[in-house]
Amino acid sequence: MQTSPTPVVAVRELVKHYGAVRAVDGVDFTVTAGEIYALLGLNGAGKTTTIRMLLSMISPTSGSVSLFGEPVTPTARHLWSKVGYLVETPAAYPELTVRQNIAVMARLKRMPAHTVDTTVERLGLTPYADRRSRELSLGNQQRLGLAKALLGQPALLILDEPANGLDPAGVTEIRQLLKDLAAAGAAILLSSHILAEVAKLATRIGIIHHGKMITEIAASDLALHARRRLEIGSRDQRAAARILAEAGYPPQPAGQLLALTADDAVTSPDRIATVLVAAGCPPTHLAIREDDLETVFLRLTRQETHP
Ligand SMILES: Nc1ncnc2c1ncn2[C@@H]1O[C@H](COP(=O)(O)OP(=O)(O)OP(=O)(O)O)[C@@H](O)[C@H]1O
Repeated sequence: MQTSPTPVVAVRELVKHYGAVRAVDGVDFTVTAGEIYALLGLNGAGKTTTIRMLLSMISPTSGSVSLFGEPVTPTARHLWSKVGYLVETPAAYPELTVRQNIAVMARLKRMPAHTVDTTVERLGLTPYADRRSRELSLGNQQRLGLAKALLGQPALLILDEPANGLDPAGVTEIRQLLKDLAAAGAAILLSSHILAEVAKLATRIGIIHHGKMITEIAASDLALHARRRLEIGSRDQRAAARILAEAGYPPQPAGQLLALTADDAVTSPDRIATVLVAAGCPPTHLAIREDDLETVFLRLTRQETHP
């Protein structure tokens, strides 16, 4: 029998309360090597608090976190040599240049000096290498933060909102970089509130809402959660609605249009067109639409709020 590998991250019934605020309220998930796991949630959902507990920056009210099969405790310092992280606004020495900042981190991580230049280049920071970090744009500060997190090829990367401040080209570049690292075997845990970005990057998504994990989805299954509908327009919408209802397809209003969500309407729009034509009310618009990812996310979180 094959045994499954020990998860790189294992979070069990994690809770953090601040007085009456249930910032994290019983969260479970695991991340294995080679995975890009995204904690996806609206502002205030509990993502940063979860990440801070993972990194032992704050202690949980209850529950546990293990990294590489070992419990995270304030004294388990040896764990951090295998972890690169970036949480909230990246901190840098403001008077040091980009290269000097990376060199300081390289020395702390006992990395050979040549890794500094490779890292500067890898993160697209070569044109800014000799600028003081306080002069950097938000996007380049983020690149510097990522550069420091990536130094030493950590087996686990924990990144809170890694796309913060990056322009679209930067987002694409960093996405590829993270995918390459995961393909090389790193485990990556990140947080984001941008569903479209997460859909392009993550292999698995944990949706967190009001401190709870609502659902976990393989990124490849996101599309399965999108609902399809047939949109219908005609010169007389009221007549069209009546004809469709009489034919057993009661429509819903969709702005200026009517919408049908029944499976056979979506798979056979020609049947609906025939019904309308036969009743003397031919369609002027007939199109199949799919929920966008934001709609899917909002539906999943709303279900949790109003079951
Ligand atoms: N130190 C604290 N004291 C009191 N409440 C806190 C503290 N830190 C976080 N919270 C609250 O806990 C909840 C979760 O916050 P958290 O920062 O984890 O959310 P988030 O999902 O990371 O949101 P964002 O995307 O805005 O960063 C929020 O209601 C927040 O106000």
